[in-house]
Amino acid sequence: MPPERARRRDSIARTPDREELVIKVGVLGARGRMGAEVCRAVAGADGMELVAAVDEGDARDALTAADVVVDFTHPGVVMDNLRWCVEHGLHVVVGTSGFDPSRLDAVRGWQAESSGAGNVLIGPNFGIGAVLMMHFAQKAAPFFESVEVVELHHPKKVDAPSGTAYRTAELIAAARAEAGVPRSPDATTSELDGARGTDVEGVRVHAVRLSGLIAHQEVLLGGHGEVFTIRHDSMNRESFMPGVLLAVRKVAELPDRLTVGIDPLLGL
Ligand SMILES: NC(=O)C1=CN([C@@H]2O[C@H](COP(=O)(O)OP(=O)(O)OC[C@H]3O[C@@H](n4cnc5c(N)ncnc54)[C@H](OP(=O)(O)O)[C@@H]3O)[C@@H](O)[C@H]2O)C=CC1
Ligand SMILES: O=C(O)C1=N[C@H](C(=O)O)C[C@H](O)C1
Repeated sequence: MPPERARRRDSIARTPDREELVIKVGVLGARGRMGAEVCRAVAGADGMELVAAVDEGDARDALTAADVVVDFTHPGVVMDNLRWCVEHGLHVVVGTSGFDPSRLDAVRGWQAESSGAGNVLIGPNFGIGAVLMMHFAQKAAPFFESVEVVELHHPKKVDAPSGTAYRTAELIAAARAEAGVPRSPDATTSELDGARGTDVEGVRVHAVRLSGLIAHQEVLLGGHGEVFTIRHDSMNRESFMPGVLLAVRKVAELPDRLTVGIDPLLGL
């Protein structure tokens, strides 16, 4: 990384009077549903400048003008993009889904190998309500015998289950394991393929694809004679923008090279 760029990138993290520093932002997946919304949000945000809007088939070189790159592309291409950004010393905010523990390990490996690597913030969901839904689900999970996750999305979504549902199940599983709560009871011995959803770390996750929907999730927690339902609905893609802009503003200051979720930025 050229020394001048390294100095500027580090100053984003260190400058106490950050309000005066304009953060240069590049967007990957800029012509997509989310990427286009991010471009609009960045262009209209105080203290930010959109310096590169890159989509499939475009050269990534324009992104080197950025301090922070935002990726909303596709689970099949995000790792290649991320590796390129890490190797070019850029801070990255990733909204693209598809991150399992092995992918996170790969990112950590690239950061360890690359001197001057920037910070990476992977946000399974940038909706403030969705982050709270995951947080509350994690808190509630040890108190109920049964828990299942149902995610509901627009039919153009290419991956299932959603990154949000996957992350929610991981958090629930970790909370239950820590509290010593056994797996949810389930007497099923015969089923049509997929009828019981998929198993994410012992938590059943079900995916619905339906015209008219954007992004929705229910966490169902069942106990003795009671059911506690936590539901979140994203009514449009603009709803993700406050979280994305917060992540762009704060990614350089994060204490860890790799962070999953914007929870710490919300004080959770
Ligand atoms: N974290 C969050 O809060 C949210 C996350 N998401 C996630 O964001 C991702 C994108 O969703 P969405 O915007 O709906 O999807 P879209 O398909 O609308 O957008 C993806 C865009 O990325 C482009 N693209 C494909 N390959 C590359 C590449 N190598 N470099 C640059 N651009 C590329 C696509 O081009 P082409 O169409 O030509 O392939 C397309 O324009 C998904 O993983 C989704 O789950 C969505 C909403 C919120
Ligand atoms: O593809 C989408 O639309 C969304 N994807 C993310 C996910 O997979 O969790 C976030 C949100 O659910 C919208």
